[in-house]
Amino acid sequence: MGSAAGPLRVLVDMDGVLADFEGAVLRDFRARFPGEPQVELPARRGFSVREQYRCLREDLGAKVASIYESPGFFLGLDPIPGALEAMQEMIRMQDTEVFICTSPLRKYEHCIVEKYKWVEKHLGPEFVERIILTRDKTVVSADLLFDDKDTIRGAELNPSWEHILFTCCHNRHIQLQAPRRRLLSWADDWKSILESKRRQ
Ligand SMILES: O=c1ccn([C@@H]2O[C@H](COP(=O)(O)O)[C@@H](O)[C@H]2O)c(=O)[nH]1
Ligand SMILES: [Mg+2]
Repeated sequence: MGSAAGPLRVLVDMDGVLADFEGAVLRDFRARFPGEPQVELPARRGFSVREQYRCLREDLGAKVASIYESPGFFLGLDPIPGALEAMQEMIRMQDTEVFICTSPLRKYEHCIVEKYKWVEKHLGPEFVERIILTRDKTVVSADLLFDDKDTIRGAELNPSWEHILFTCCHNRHIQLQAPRRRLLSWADDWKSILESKRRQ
């Protein structure tokens, strides 16, 4: 892709990349179930927090899910450090189109409207126009996808985007096979990833 083929299109995931889902799950779980065992962030493994709590003890899976299914959870997420500044910079870059690409919960009642409100509150109305809500990111066409989920599968077996794994507590132990790439945080050099993609 690159300028000859039009603007560089970048998808940025929300939970774990722009909004601190994992930090809020642990904080709210501790507050609501103070006597229960918890998974500290350095001990998180695997994308599904529900599955890891379920392995700890069967009933804890539903308990942790009740945290992120509660009203106010998604709107109350803290921004990931540097994310808002990076997005504001990215949207102003020449020859660049940025979209927020996020998956709603199956229990979507609060999640969907709160994701929209979060974007409006923290990034402003121009980004609300740029929200793509989908449970299948493989069918969205773009050059890059920054996402904390280590494996992204869907109907399209060969997505157009290159997945840049955004480091999060649940994926930092994963050794990526070349040519897969990571962004360690928003303090890492995301601009050179965009530039490298423009040159391809
Ligand atoms: O254990 C979990 C962890 C996250 N979720 C939900 O999945 C999506 C993640 O969206 P991304 O766009 O891939 O960041 C989000 O709705 C989380 O709340 C989950 O269901 N179970
Ligand atoms: Mg995510």
